[in-house]
Amino acid sequence: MRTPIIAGNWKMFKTIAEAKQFAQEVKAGSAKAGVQKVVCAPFTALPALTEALQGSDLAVGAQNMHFEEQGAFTGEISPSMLKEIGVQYVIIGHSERRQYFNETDETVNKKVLAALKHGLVPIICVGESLEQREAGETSRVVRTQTEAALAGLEAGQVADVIIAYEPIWAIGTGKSSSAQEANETISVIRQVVAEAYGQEDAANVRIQYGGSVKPENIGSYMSQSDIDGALVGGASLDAASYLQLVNGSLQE
Ligand SMILES: O=C[C@H](O)COP(=O)(O)O
Repeated sequence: MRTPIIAGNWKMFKTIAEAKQFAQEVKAGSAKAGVQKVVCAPFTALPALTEALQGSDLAVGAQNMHFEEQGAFTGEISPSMLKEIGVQYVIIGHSERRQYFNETDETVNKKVLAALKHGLVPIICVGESLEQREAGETSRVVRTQTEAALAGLEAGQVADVIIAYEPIWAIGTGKSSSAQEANETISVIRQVVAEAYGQEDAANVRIQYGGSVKPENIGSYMSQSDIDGALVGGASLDAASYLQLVNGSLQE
């Protein structure tokens, strides 16, 4: 039985004050147990957010990190710097980082290995562009990205990562993939894990869908056999909406 996981990705939104306000509202609201809850905030808001959420079951994630421990890498943040302030998750290889910041399959893999080494849970993003989808390349693209991201992991370690399937054309566009199509592609990703690491890891690894997920459509994704949660951008910015996503992710 895989525990559902709802992760918010705030992207470049929210000041420290706004992040604290969100934390207060979520803590005052009612969220069902049985769902793992994460919000991935900008670096500047992380210390205040981890402090504000202490004692709650909402974990904090970063949206990126460097794979090296330290060094002359101006503007970067290391895994141990994130650990030091209580961060537990880190998004790796989001399509916006692949598209605008030269993230490659190789750096994604280095970051995944570094995150695991430091006890951070990587949320690894994979997904095809509209062009690739229209050319019938979705399965090939997610297969390549998944194999590359997980290269060098030991059997058993794969169960510690989260994979997020995010078709690029569905991100922030209001055009979500149908739940059934998302499930089919996520089954391909699970199959890739099975081929590389065996059935047990494949059965345990949690795979989210991301791309225009809202409180209104979360239920349709969660009713699918292989979808274990969602990585949510826009709809995670509002505390009430985030709580609806969490509560809507549990199947009755
Ligand atoms: O990481 C989250 C995704 O990019 C989805 O963003 P969205 O929910 O705003 O479409």
